[in-house]
Amino acid sequence: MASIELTDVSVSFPVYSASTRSLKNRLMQSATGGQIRADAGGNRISVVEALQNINLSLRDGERVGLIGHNGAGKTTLLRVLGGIYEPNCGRVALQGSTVPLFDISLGMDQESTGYENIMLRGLFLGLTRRQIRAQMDEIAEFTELGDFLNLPIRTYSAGMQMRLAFAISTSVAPDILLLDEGIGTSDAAFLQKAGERLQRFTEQVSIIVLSSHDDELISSMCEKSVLMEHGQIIAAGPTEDILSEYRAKYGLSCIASGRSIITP
Ligand SMILES: Nc1ncnc2c1ncn2[C@@H]1O[C@H](COP(=O)(O)OP(=O)(O)OP(=O)(O)O)[C@@H](O)[C@H]1O
Repeated sequence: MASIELTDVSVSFPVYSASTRSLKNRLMQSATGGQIRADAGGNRISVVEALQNINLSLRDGERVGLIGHNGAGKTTLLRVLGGIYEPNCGRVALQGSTVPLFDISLGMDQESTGYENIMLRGLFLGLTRRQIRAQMDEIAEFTELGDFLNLPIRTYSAGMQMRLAFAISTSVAPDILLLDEGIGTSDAAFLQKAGERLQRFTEQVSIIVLSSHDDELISSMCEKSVLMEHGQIIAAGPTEDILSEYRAKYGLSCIASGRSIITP
């Protein structure tokens, strides 16, 4: 049984070199990003409130979309769910194994070979050595990297590293899958192949959280969505209702440029 329970979760980032001048001008409010406030001590420190009092409860079988303007907090929320960020306050309770399909190269070592990195990244994702060994040949074949897998990955291009990281991350289906629509650079043939693999992979997952600016993608994958604004969840409900609310508020669809490997 997979589940996600976030209670009053907040994440803020102190920014030490920021000028406080603009903060004094309360008339200037930005349309994007989290809330910026001055440090309580009156120092030359600004604090970006990326998430504020987030409450979210997801159960088996749910696929939820994160919708919101640039800097609304979607990626930060995914990183909290993936254990990459610790919240400053609040409680995160997750049940089940989790795979983040973003920050996809975390846990990989530039000096180690492709094969060694399959083991490293696999362990980072919580797989056992036995699971990784059982998947090794299939992962290697999927990457189409051939003899490069015996070389340190610092010799790979960005796209080659992405192929390797993607193949490892999608080798064993987790209970909870965290997805950001744009996960890297790849050539067209690999995008197609990756899309098909991802399709099969997502069918086996219990809970999916997807952050995207693509209405069509969110509609096709997620029956439920939340609308984020300046670090807060301001609405939650059926995806079509949330998209309508977003369009009514911002006047446009939330489609952004860039090609996604996740095909609706
Ligand atoms: N490492 C960091 N240091 C300082 N501020 C950060 C950091 N990461 C994120 N932020 C801030 O947190 C807020 C939320 O950012 P986040 O990346 O979560 O937004 P997003 O909704 O994913 O945006 P986008 O749609 O543009 O990808 C933004 O105001 C951003 O400036």
